[in-house]
Amino acid sequence: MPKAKLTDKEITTAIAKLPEWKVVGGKLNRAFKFDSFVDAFTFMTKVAFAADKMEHHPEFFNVYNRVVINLATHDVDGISNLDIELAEKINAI
Ligand SMILES: C[C@H](O)[C@H](O)[C@H]1CNC2=NC(N)=NC(=O)C2=N1
Repeated sequence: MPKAKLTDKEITTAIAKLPEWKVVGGKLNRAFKFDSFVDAFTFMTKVAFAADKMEHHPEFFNVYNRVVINLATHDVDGISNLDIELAEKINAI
């Protein structure tokens, strides 16, 4: 799928269906907390495989049982349809 930079209005519309996600520093952001480091890392591994299949890759920040994910598209210098698609896939994991 081609990458298209979303307008602020399009982001607002898309985010309405992804209430766990917000825009922080121009990126889609969500924080997760798990019971253990292994649970957190298992989740990150699942996200990594889903992302690689899309050829669209997240930013991960992990400390012990916490994971923060930021999604942006460097090719368009903003948030694209692929970030929305990946956020939906992450929500399903
Ligand atoms: C060539 C390759 O498909 C591109 O560089 C992809 C890889 N993964 C990517 N991931 C993200 N998050 N943004 C991109 O612009 C991007 N580009």
